[in-house]
Amino acid sequence: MANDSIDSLILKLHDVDAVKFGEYKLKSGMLTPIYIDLRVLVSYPSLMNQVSSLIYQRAQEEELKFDSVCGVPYTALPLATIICSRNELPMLIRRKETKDYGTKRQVEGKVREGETCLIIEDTVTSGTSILETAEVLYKEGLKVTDAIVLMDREQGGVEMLASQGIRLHPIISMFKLLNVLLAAERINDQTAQSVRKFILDNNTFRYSTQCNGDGSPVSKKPCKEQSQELSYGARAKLPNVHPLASKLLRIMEEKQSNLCVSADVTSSEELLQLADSLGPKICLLKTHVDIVNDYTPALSQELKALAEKHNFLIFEDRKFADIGNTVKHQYEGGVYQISSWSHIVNAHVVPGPGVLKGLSAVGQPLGRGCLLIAQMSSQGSLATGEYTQTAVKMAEEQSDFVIGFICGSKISKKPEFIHMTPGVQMQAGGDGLGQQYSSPEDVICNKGSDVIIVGRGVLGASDRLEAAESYRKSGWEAYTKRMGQTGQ
Ligand SMILES: O=c1ccn([C@@H]2O[C@H](COP(=O)(O)O)[C@@H](O)[C@H]2O)c(=O)[nH]1
Repeated sequence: MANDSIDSLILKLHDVDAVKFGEYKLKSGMLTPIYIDLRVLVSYPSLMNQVSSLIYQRAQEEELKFDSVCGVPYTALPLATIICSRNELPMLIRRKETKDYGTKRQVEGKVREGETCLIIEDTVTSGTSILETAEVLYKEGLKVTDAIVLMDREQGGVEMLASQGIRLHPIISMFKLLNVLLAAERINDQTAQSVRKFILDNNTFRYSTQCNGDGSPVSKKPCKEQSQELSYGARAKLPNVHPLASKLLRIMEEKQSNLCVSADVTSSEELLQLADSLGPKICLLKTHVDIVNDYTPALSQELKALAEKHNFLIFEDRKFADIGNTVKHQYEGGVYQISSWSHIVNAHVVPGPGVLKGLSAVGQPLGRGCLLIAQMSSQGSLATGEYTQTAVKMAEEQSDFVIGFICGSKISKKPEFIHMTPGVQMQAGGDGLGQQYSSPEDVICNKGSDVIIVGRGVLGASDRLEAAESYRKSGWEAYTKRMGQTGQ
């Protein structure tokens, strides 16, 4: 699907007032600073045609197999009608209200039990409208495996539906929409930032998995009802937890620290000094070994010794992103021989599962673990929506090597996986080069992540030890608050 056709569609949607900024109420009652009103589409036939074509094109690109199409009432009904009429596909209509006379059917059209129906939707927030439609179709003996949505607000719909066995394929994501409107100067930076913050802070799936677990959005307030959630220590003992994840969770519990310091310094001496002085405060030391000017193998050996001395793990933030055969060499050999000293590495999912096969061939026999980069903290990151969901799926498929994620918030329900979030400082904001910061409280307590990754928040302080202690304390207090306990 060409990017420029999506960009031009976004601008047209803005032109016809289908994208509104202000204060609006969602179906759930949640107040939102952005409202997507695609009901207006019916008044713009060429836009209707363009949207219908994009939806059908998406189904073809994904090579979806289905026997019929059903639009979620009401906005997606005419879209489904155009798609079915143009492509001669059988359509089904889901009634919102059941008739109390005649056939009393909830689904109109020829239903053939066992067939697969593709759901079409205009906008998704939590995914509940699609799920409600799917449930009506299931009752008729139909299968629903996939749904296509024009606009994904990126508030947990993809993840919620995935947890119910439905793959959601969004055409436009909220972050993409904001980037296009910002680039076209339709909105200013402040509006874009405040909407982004709202979206990140109001993920309905995350809160529902943390609190009442019934799929409904719940209050952001950390609550006692979260008691279903396991402590770090309890997660360390789970039968299927990776031994390295178990070790890290135990360290976190013992040291009362969910702080990973990102030691982005350029001299060996400074790196070793940091590791030694901050060691007692951290569960994990993150390195970018390729920025060290005077690297020698002695550095990694000394780092390993400090990791043992202070009981932390080392995470080389190498972000592997090549084919399996190449990453194998990059991980094992070259100047840095990363696999020989770094307990944890990370990888992008963009090359597909081969990247993990290559890395695990080297790392697994050594007891190493890998984090998948499912989301990034940088502004305009493309790692959102379906990309993130694919990362979760890849992790589940290779959980003998993957121990968790680099992400902005909790993205998997599986307690065996550890969620680690970079872009953390005491004050929310940015660095002028695309980095976006959230506070430890927000990341751990509201977004449900497990580990805060802090670089310049500590490195830029006049007293780094004091700063590390203050991040450790904030991260731990946020965790205890999330667990429904009183701060320690
Ligand atoms: O999405 C990502 C992935 C990795 N990083 C890394 O984390 C640190 C953050 O440093 P700060 O000084 O706290 O901004 C840095 O090493 C990045 O390479 C990230 O920021 N975002």
